[in-house]
Amino acid sequence: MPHKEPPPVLRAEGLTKKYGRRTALSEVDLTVPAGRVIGLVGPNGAGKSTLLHLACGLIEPTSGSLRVLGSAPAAGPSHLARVGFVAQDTPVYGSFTVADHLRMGAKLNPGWDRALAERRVAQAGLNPAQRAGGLSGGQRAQLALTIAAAKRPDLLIFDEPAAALDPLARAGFLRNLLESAAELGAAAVLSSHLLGDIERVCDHLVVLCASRVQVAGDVRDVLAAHRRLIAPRGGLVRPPAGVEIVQAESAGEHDTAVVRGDAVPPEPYRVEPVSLEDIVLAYMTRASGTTGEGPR
Ligand SMILES: Nc1ncnc2c1ncn2[C@@H]1O[C@H](COP(=O)(O)OP(=O)(O)OP(=O)(O)O)[C@@H](O)[C@H]1O
Repeated sequence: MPHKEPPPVLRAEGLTKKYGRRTALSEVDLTVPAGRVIGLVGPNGAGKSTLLHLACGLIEPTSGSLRVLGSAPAAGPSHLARVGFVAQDTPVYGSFTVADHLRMGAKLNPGWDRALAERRVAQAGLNPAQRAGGLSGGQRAQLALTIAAAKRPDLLIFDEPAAALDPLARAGFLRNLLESAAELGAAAVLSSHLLGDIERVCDHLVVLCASRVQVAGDVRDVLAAHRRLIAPRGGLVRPPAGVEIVQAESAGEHDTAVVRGDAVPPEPYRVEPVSLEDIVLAYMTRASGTTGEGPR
């Protein structure tokens, strides 16, 4: 029998969400393949939480469509069980103990993996008798991740879960996140402002700015498709054939630009590799409309 490809984790077509007159997502087309750890990056107000809330079925699109694991978001109890969500402020019940949270998780989720939950709690160094209200931010995030993972979902969704954590707590959380996704064989979507975190744990990138997807793809493909082009001043006013300028600026004798495309222009152009951070910043700068003076 031919091997059947799993459906994309997320597939958006013309996805638009408006809050009153404010557009949070505008005509987003996006396909995220299965089996990835996906980094969703973008500045404040870019629409990241909106996209993740749509994926969890917490809100409805204004127009367009979104499929999650091949179905409408939150299509029914069995689909809800396939998605684990950790919201932005990693909410927990302050007066409940860690053990109470696990008991509640077991009652509410038919596929609850008690052994996994207890092992993760022990690995994170959480005391089962501790009330959640007394946990540190890092411990709370670990508890929220444990509860999401013990459902044994096919997709874990995290909305900036580590933003408020110190670097050590963040590293511990991200390690736990990766281990959980690998153990479950689940995809994970992680929104973050912290490019270093995204670079460390994600193999697929979605850059969302100004309500639109600017670039998306496997990290190694995104890196391979971009480079820095350096030209004598004025040399980028008209870019060479086969090169799309993402964002350009002039400094001293030279124009430099982050560009997309395979073409390698001849002398006097020079080409250098770019980091993921360079690429993301170039798209963010372009989308913000503050591209500086640009080459002249
Ligand atoms: N419930 C709401 N009512 C009105 N406007 C909203 C609502 N939620 C989000 N918005 C607006 O939609 C836009 C996108 O917001 P969203 O929270 O999705 O962005 P974000 O990328 O997650 O931002 P951040 O990184 O600051 O969390 C913003 O302009 C925001 O003000």
